[in-house]
Amino acid sequence: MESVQNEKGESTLSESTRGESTRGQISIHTENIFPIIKKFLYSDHEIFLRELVSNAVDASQKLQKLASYGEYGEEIGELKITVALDEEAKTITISDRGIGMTADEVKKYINQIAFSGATEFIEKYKDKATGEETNIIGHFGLGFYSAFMVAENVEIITKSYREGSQAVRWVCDGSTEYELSDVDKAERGTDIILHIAPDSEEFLDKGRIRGILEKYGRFLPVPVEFDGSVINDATPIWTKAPADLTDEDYRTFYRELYPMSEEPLFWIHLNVDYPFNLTGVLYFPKLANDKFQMKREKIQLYSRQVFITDEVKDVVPDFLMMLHGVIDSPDIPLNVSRSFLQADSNVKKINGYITRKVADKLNELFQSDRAGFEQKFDDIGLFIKYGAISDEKFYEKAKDFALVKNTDGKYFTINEYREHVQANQTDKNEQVVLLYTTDRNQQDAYIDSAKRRGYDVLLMDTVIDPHFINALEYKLEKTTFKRVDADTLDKLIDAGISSESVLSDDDKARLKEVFEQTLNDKSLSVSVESLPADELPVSITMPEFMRRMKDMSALSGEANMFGNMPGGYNVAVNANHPLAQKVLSLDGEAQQKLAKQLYDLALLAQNRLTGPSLTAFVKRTVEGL
Ligand SMILES: Nc1ncnc2c1ncn2[C@@H]1O[C@H](COP(=O)(O)OP(=O)(O)OP(=O)(O)O)[C@@H](O)[C@H]1O
Repeated sequence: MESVQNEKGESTLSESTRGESTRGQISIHTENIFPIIKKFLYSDHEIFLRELVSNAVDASQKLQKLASYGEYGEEIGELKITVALDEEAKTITISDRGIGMTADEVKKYINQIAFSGATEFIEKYKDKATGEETNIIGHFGLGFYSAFMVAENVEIITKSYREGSQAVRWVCDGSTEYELSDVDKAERGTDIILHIAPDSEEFLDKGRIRGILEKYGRFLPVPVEFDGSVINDATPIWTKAPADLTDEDYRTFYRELYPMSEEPLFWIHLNVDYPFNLTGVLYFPKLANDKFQMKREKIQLYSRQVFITDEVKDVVPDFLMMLHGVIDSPDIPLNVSRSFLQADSNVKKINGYITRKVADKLNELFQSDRAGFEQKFDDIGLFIKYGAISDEKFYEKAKDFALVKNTDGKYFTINEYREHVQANQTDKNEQVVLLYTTDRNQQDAYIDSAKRRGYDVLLMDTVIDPHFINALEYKLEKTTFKRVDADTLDKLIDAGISSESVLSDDDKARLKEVFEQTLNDKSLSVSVESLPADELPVSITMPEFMRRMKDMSALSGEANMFGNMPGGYNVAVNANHPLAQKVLSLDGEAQQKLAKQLYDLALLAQNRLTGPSLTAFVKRTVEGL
């Protein structure tokens, strides 16, 4: 037997005929490819079954097509694929009743085409495949030759659908030699017999094979039988027309995909055939608002009903990963590396399409049933806000249905809300100031003050809200957000008018000094302000900017200059409050005691008075009563 190389050193074939059978050699100028396939695909050995069963599906569907074109006159009969395990003989056999192959087709498709695919793969990846990258390579469809990841010997027994075809048997032992001979086979179709290698005997296990078949083949379009039962649903709902489905069908399918999950809120049926092919159903799960956890349930990606992966990271935008369901597209190039996927223009189009569909669906729900939408908003708000923040195109649509809720539990769109407060909450620089609370219990005293002045307060108490606020400030013109305790009432929305002060400038300076001495804390900055007499005598505020910086560094866990900075609090003494004036009329210990008491009251109003300070406060109060 000779091996031949062409000028480029590419693999070519040589063959010689001895009696009935043909022996041949597949030759490449590098080493034997099978040990390399084995090594590189190590982490993903199980995909051999996906590849071989997919081939069987393809062969079956091709026959159906031919029949529908009138090119196959015989009875098709049942097109069931069977997977059989023989633990004794150490074989796994995949049989189909598809188009089969003639001897020439085996030479062409198995020896040449499939082989060159495998060779190309090795050439491309042999130098790159180290460590984690082997996983990526696992996504490269090696097709038929992936059989050699688990088998030391592979037989193909096949008979073409063409009239009068001679069945043939191809055998290859994992070296580069193959043998091709005529055999008897009654039925049309192909049996692939894998003689499992000693190091892959884990696959000679019913549970393991069933597990792999269920993972990749659950929704294959042709029935697949293993161990006496059909493992798949050949017509899952995404392959049907929405008009033929009921709500219950969608819910049932959801339960089938994610048996332990709560009912979904609603769903979108995707169906597009131009400029790319995509079908699927995406479900909106109930998301716990405060838990920004990544859900265990993931979107599953299929290619013509073959499960590919649930790592859809580059195929759908980040924020859409919170959805559940199925996407099926033969146009997503699954058998290539991640970086290619990111750059692929089809993937980008698919991304854009899904984003648009999701936004349109949400808009439709909002327009057709606002009350129902508001009811669901606590569950889908996280998702909508995340989308609006991270995707410009989504924001363009979402701004019409992303809602904000005020402390009275009323929902507004962003524009509605801005209009709602504009008259009352525009400052001297013509900025509309939107007030919010992040914790309605802790900030109740401030919410109360703001509302008494006729201001409205938004509830922004979920994890995504700080980011949502930043995004809105960036996008909306002349609009700022301030937490209710960011400043004293007059300055919170500074209309340029301040209340008259009852105290003289001298008195104010004295008052400031008393508080500074009493508190004796350099990180606090004390100011005396003229606030309405019915406001608290002392209030503690932190400027919006400072607070955001501190929150951010707390969130990131990194101590930056703001995180490290002690205090940052302003202590505002209300010059117009009778008790503040009383401080001035006292001296010595009595004066300090009252100042301290007023400061502690301010802390108490914020729920920040704890430990020994709280105990001392209670004692002092009891004594004074
Ligand atoms: N069960 C089968 N019945 C008929 N023909 C088959 C069968 N299995 C493989 N073939 C033929 O062998 C060819 C090569 O198969 P292989 O799986 O390597 O590549 P592929 O299916 O074309 O692409 P992929 O890399 O996506 O699997 C197929 O295109 C097909 O023509």
